[in-house]
Amino acid sequence: MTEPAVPTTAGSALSAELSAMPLALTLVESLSAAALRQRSATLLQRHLGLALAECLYIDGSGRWLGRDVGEDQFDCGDFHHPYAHVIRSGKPLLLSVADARIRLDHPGFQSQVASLGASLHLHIRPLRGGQSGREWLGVIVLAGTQARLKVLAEDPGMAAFEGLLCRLWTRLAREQGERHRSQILQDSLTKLNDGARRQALADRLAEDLLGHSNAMQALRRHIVRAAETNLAVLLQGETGTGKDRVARAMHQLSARAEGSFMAINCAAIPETLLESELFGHGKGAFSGAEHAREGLISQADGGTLFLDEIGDMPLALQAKLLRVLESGRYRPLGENEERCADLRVVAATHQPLREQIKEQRFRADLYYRLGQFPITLPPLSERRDDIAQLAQSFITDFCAREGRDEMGITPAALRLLYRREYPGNVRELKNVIDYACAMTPHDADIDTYLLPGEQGGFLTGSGLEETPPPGEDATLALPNDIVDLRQAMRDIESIIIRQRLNRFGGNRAQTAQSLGLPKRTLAHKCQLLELDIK
Ligand SMILES: Nc1ncnc2c1ncn2[C@@H]1O[C@H](COP(=O)(O)OP(=O)(O)OP(=O)(O)O)[C@@H](O)[C@H]1O
Repeated sequence: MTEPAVPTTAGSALSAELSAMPLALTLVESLSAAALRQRSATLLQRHLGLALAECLYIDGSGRWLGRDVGEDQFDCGDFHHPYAHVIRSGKPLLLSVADARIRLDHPGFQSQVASLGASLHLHIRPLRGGQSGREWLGVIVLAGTQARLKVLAEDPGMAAFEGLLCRLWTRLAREQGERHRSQILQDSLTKLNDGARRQALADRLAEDLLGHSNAMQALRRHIVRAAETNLAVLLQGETGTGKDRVARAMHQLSARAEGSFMAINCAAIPETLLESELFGHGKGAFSGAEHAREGLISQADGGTLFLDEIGDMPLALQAKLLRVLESGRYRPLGENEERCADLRVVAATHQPLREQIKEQRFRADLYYRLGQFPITLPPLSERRDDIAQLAQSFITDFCAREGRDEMGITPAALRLLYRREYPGNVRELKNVIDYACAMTPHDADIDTYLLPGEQGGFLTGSGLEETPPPGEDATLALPNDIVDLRQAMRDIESIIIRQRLNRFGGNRAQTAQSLGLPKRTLAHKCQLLELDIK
């Protein structure tokens, strides 16, 4: 069977159309809208012999036209360049370069046409796409002879090229937008997950590092962040604020949790021993070294080394520690070979290291190396809201440890705890509670008169001094800083009644009689003052 004959003219038109296919393919293969614009411009310039061809795009806000080459932006409302006119009218514009140079003085536009001959013309065409064909994409600017540009403006091939360009551009822009949006969503989900995961870890920490105060919540968040890294951590805070506890918690949270946590108190070990404790020693390294011994650095390999009271480390050892931190290398005493250790160092101090640096007792370089992630622990006086929770937890611990029935604490005693000064911070609170627990009779709650004082006697935090070993007469020293008279009177009344109750073994009838009160009045006062001694 023979193929039907194709008329020659139709044949040449078809082959002309087919010859455009590679151009179309080049555009179709563009992976981004920017690549498509640049390919289109290059094809037009090369195939049509134009002096300039460039696509400018309208940015997401619709306010600017941008260029893929260079940083220039053209404000769509600024009529000192021709693009604003095209966008405003939605129609193509033909103008001479000479004219444009004189009338349109936008610096970006001027530099764009600077290299063009004055006899050439510019043809600027709006580019729109989308389903309605009305969505603004940008403009295309062509430069060439006036005659060439006029022919092009009427050329169906050019119209087809422009149509393809706009369709592909619309599609790529959509895909890009979707990719961008899904990336943003992905990023924010990741952030959310990170945030939620970190919060969950911080909440878990709250079981060990008690405290609802803002300061403690912030501290726990810092610990979680620090635990994610391998940075050296410097814990600074007054004695008893929980530095040791924080260091252990950080190790547990970190990727090194499976490794060992080795701790040393640099102030508690004689200088001469500290080095061999840390670095270890070979056999016969010094007199008495009958066996080789691993140091803490080696034992902490893969884990965490906690250097407590780092401010007390001798200067000579500070230099050696710095070397370990910087190179991971160290040499045990009396050995020739260097060893490597992969450890994270957490150091702690209650001393003002900056002062020590000024006095040349601490190396500045070590200070900065140790403090890659500095954390300051708040004193208890700055987070009094945590006192009740801490006290309750210490009572529970005491009862569990000593096999006692759970006991409570009276609101009055809590108030005193709340007002007390705590130079020894949480450790001091714990000691106060342990003492009070030990002194509290079975089936009773911790009460004010059972709280130990600070000066060897019995001093309550309100400043009301109560010096009665239970059963003896009270002497009250009134503080100078009473700010709430009614509360102070209640406290005094509470102390007197409590002591008297105590003296009479809790017998309310005798207590009432000794105080010249009817029994019923005393019972009422006990209720008001929340005195629960039977
Ligand atoms: N947030 C807390 N929650 C529960 N217990 C705490 C908390 N902070 C501290 N403690 C307890 O207080 C006591 C002192 O804490 P720790 O030894 O960690 O303090 P420190 O700052 O290292 O003290 P020092 O500087 O004297 O070495 C410990 O019994 C510890 O368990």
